[in-house]
Amino acid sequence: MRLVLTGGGTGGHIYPALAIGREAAEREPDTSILYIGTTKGLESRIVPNQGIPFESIDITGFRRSLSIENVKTVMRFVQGVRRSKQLLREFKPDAVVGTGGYVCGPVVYAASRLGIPTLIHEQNVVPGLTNKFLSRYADAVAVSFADSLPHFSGRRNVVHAGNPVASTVSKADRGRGFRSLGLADGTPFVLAVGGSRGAKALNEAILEMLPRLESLPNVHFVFVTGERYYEEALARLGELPTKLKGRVHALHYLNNMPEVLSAASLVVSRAGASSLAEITSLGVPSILIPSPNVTNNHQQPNAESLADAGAGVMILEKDLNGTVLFESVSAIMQDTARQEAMAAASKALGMPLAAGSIYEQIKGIANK
Ligand SMILES: CC(=O)N[C@H]1[C@@H](OP(=O)(O)OP(=O)(O)OC[C@H]2O[C@@H](n3ccc(=O)[nH]c3=O)[C@H](O)[C@@H]2O)O[C@H](CO)[C@@H](O)[C@@H]1O
Repeated sequence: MRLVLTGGGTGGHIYPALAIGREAAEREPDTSILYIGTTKGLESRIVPNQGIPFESIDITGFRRSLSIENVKTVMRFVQGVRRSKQLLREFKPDAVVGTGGYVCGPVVYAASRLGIPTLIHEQNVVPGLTNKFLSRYADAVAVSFADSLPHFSGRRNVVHAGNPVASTVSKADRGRGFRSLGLADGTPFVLAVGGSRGAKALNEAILEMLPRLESLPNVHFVFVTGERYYEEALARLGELPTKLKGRVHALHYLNNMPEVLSAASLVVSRAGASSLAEITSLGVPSILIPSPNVTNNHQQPNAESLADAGAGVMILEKDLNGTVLFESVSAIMQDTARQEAMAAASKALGMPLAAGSIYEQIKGIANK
């Protein structure tokens, strides 16, 4: 299969595209992939690093307020469509897959004008501006959450397929997760992580609650601070009573997230799409604090989706402090039945076969 992938800006759009590409290459070893992104997005570094051919177009996103920049954006969109058509005519793909971010706009639109089958993938409950626009032209739409379906009503071939990053973690080695933390197999621990860059408000609440771990004997706490908050967090952790220090493990970043996540009894996390796909793929109970600093507060509906299913508890950042967080953590960690019910609800939401389902959907439109 010849496949064009496009999507970018943040890892949240890029990794699903790469997971789809990997699935296609596994199923059909002669698969050829071309990734189209922007030179400014993270994709321009991540994609070539993985040895995948990369071409770029020049495009910016719309401002939400009226501005002269929007006129320039329209002009860039038109130019982007022209350049995309050129790249698509040269590469001759069987299908074009867009995973969101404004770079997808001209590429998927150009493909539909050229009659090339197109699929878009949406990671969040509430679709982004680009995917909403493109859904009118796409031959198929894959969504990560069932709650997204009403946003695409009337569109063609809309399937609740899950997020393909879920497929990349599903075979994680739990034992290695414990060993990498220096913990005995089966040690109960809470993993707290504020997204890939850390989250100040979350860290603050964690630092405030940690002294109270004293009333949760045997429970360990793995605290992923984010690079820029690590030193400060370490200094504050130095003030903890000695008997607690051995139960708190601070790290600036986890390179083996799937292994550690699969070993965790409970995760305290932001509600980014990749994190939630990984959490549910592995069936881990969660306490979710959606980031209020993202476009249209889109993490909140993501978190609500898990909370409504009983897989997680949502705490809004405005209500967050050490006491609220500790009460929520200890209520779950002291109640095995509740922990098991949450884990089962989380697992039930998980879609570890997402990449395969999306591949089948692509084959379906490509063969028509
Ligand atoms: C801050 C932001 O704008 N996030 C958005 C971005 O998230 P994106 O999906 O990139 O980010 P998430 O916050 O969900 O995921 C972070 C990723 O980093 C990994 N990780 C994190 C910490 C660590 O120590 N080690 C590690 O490997 C996680 O396992 C996960 O794969 O795009 C998504 C899809 O549009 C949105 O839902 C998110 O709101």
